[in-house]
Amino acid sequence: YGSVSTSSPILFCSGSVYSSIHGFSQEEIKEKLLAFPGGSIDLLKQDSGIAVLTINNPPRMNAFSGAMMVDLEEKVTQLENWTDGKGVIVQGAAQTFCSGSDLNAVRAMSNSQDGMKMCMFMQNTLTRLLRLPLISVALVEGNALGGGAELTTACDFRLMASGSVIQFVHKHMGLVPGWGGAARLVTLVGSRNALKLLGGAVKVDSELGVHIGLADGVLKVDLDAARAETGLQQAESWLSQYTKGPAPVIKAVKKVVLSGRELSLSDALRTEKDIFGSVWGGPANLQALASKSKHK
Ligand SMILES: CCC(=O)SCCNC(=O)CCNC(=O)[C@H](O)C(C)(C)COP(=O)(O)OP(=O)(O)OC[C@H]1O[C@@H](n2cnc3c(N)ncnc32)[C@H](O)[C@@H]1OP(=O)(O)O
Repeated sequence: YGSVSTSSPILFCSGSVYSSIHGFSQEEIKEKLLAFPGGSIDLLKQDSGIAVLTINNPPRMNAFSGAMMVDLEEKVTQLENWTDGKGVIVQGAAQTFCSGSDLNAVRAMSNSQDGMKMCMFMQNTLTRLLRLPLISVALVEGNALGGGAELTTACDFRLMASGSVIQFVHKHMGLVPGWGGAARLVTLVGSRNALKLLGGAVKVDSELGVHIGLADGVLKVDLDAARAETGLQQAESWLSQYTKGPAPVIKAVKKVVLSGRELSLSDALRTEKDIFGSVWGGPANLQALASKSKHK
């Protein structure tokens, strides 16, 4: 019960896209990124099985310094190894989400070799984030711009506060997404909507986000401040609808959906069979059978 021997090691063993076989050295780019300090990525693993990952660099509207990129990779590794985990909420500190790459680091790394390596590093990390065996939610308050917008697409779901904006501002910067955000956006909203959002650098508010299927919900505003739940509390209660139950079963749910999303049908079917085998006859299954449960 738990360890899954699947026929698709790419999803569950090494979720990365680039490795030494692509001439990519993770350690080499890490060293370069660490030359750009500032901010942090904070991880709080809770007894509920829901972790909170906070992008924390408020003086720069939570822009990603190089050190934060390295920190994110380390926190994703910790989440990959979290046996009791079921879900993760990604939020920004101080009521705003993330304003993308730290433009000071971008200016200093403007040769295209380093830019490409940074992009490969972030693609690896964000792909691993999306492939975690945890149900993930981006809690968007304030602005999610550029790489911040890309980060929201590396979660299974997005919840938006009213007044918040997701904007792929890349075109205004003479860029396109490079952290995997374009590929994921197409999967989420379809190629026509993706073309509109990228080509027009459209400001997606919560209403438009829900309309095109980018956002999965809008946080409530309670005018009675004493009773009002914070965005994080609302996101935790929204996510808990899907994380009730034992961790191995929730992880298995995420894995079957992930394989269906990413693999060919025949590979996905084989993987689903392996994952099924990992929960069949497990404690939750035996307990449910013994209790003759009715699903009324
Ligand atoms: C992967 C590709 C990318 O991600 S490229 C980066 C894309 N992002 C951007 O271009 C964001 C640029 N920033 C903005 O548009 C505005 O700062 C936003 C986020 C809308 C906030 O506006 P506003 O509320 O008026 O605050 P502000 O501009 O005074 O900013 C406060 C301090 O934060 C800084 N800041 C903001 N974003 C970044 C960033 N991406 N990199 C580095 N610093 C950033 C501002 O420069 C400002 O700093 P300071 O107070 O002037 O020292």
